[in-house]
Amino acid sequence: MPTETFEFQVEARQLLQLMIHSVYSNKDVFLRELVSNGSDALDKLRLEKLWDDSLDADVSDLHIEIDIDSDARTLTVRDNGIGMSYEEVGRLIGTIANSGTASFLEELREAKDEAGAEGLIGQFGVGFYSGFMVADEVTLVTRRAGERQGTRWTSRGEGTYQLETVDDAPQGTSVTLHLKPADPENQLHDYTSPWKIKEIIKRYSDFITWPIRMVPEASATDDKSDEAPEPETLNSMKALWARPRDEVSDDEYHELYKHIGHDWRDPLETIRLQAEGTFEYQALLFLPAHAPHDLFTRDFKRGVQLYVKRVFIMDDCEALLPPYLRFVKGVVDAADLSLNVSREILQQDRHIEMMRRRLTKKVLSTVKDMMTKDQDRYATFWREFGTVLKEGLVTDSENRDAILAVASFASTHHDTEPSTLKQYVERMKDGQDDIYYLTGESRQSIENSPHMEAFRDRGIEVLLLTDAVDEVWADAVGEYEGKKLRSVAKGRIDLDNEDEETLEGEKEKQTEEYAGLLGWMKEQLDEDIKEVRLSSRLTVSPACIVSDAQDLTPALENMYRAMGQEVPRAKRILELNPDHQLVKGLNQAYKEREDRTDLAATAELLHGLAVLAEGGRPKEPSRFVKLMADRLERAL
Ligand SMILES: Nc1ncnc2c1ncn2[C@@H]1O[C@H](COP(=O)(O)OP(=O)(O)OP(=O)(O)O)[C@@H](O)[C@H]1O
Repeated sequence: MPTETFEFQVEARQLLQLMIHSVYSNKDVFLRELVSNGSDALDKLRLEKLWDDSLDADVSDLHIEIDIDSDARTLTVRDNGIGMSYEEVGRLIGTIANSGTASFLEELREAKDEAGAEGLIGQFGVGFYSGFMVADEVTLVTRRAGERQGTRWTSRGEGTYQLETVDDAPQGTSVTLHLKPADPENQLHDYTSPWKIKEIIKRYSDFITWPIRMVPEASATDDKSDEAPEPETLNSMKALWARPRDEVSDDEYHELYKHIGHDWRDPLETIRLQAEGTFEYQALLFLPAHAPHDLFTRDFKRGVQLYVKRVFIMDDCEALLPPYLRFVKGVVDAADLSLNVSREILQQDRHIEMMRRRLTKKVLSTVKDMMTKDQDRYATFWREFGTVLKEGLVTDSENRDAILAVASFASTHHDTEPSTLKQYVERMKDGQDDIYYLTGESRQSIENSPHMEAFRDRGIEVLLLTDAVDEVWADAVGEYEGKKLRSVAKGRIDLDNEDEETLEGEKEKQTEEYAGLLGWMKEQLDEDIKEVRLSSRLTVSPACIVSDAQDLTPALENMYRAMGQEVPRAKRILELNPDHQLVKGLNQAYKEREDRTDLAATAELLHGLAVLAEGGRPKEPSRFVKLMADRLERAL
């Protein structure tokens, strides 16, 4: 096949530009990325051979090799792992298969400082491309295990790459970097220097479980004999989770996290767990410091890596943690599982189930510790992962209390600082029995909602919940320490418990006074409203819409519909503020007039205004606008 030239996908080209012009100051990490890819390729080959013994591949000496040629100024990282087919090279190396890339690039452009840009880059698989930080040309030669023909990929990173088939490629992949001239001022070191390479491997890749060897350059040794110089193994290959805690530095843990978490940044927290007894395992888990972009996409890969006695078995082992902890990264090494264990078997295994429960509790107790010992770190954690953790309130009743204990919410108590439920309860006023909350799109829209008026007036704290999952969990959880969780937009709200008798009398009088209007309005709005009543939650607005305590709110109805479930549209309740001039005037007019055609339009408008005030839209917007314009015209 002749050499073919291809264009990089647009996003890939943009990322390459970033690499070439290097937004990332620490260029040494390119080697970590290439070694990390090599290590993954060795893991994959070992597993494939385990599943299919007939695969024509040599697995007797799996390793990574680094070759330096200082005359040619090249550095080659070679592995004898799984390799790639011609088609795979084009697909995996020429494109960026990440759904969030467009939004990522957008954010990257907006990132103000270099640290921000570095952090963002870390979330995307730009691993292989990082070679272009130190090289002006990269050549990759690869042959997939079991195939005869290999592929050569070459690029200068400038928009196009070349692909050609090669006949004599060894199994696995070699990546040759044609190094840029060293420029120590810009942290571009001389990567033909063996000690520099040794230092980088020691720092970033020591724990890699495969040998990383370097063959000394012939010119660099005094050995004048014809024998090939002995390769030196640069890494200790010790599994960090199997080493005593006090022998491992935080930096070493962090490097392991970066390798398995595909993140360039340090984790927020490292969690170790050792279980002995009938089913032994060691776990080393990490809480990342930032939520990945695709955390809420359907194909987000969740789960930690599973090893059996130091041998890598699978990535993304979803059986080990519940879905609401899908952001946790790490390694679990179990002593008593078969090397052939499959995902299906793991899902049903009793020991794995016990392990999952223990790991879940450990993660939650770590968050609790963070909350008591380091508020700032806890705040970062909750900001990044609170939304996903709240899913657990709905799906994991066993750990509901533990999740509630570490949850915090925006509240009217403070403009910026969130509150835990415990703190809310401690601040509750005398006589207040319930925990109040309101859901909505943003803090601002909730605070401006008419439902909040009476609460604001009386200084009663309300939790302001803005995540889609909030309505669901609040409904499912129902109460906290015997206090009901109540939406201020649902059911009857009666906040007046002082002077009860006088108030009761006053209310009765008002109800009598408005009885005719309420009944008549209910008839007028019958299609959408099941009751019209007087409100005790309004002080400024004329009207608001509320739901019955047991009804679904419109947001939940929409959510269920989006998930394809049939839900009938629930009729809602219109509440009127009997102290508002508009409502008083309407009542007066109702009583005085025989012909109420005009009043019917006012009733409709009042309903439309209440819908708008809660962020909804009137049923027939054009009719609403016409009626409104008509009224305004008359008021001129
Ligand atoms: N040495 C290799 N052997 C076999 N396949 C490789 C090798 N290097 C890269 N690949 C393939 O190319 C893909 C893209 O590699 P790249 O380094 O760009 O991203 P990644 O490894 O998926 O993500 P990250 O760099 O964040 O770990 C890999 O997922 C892998 O399938």
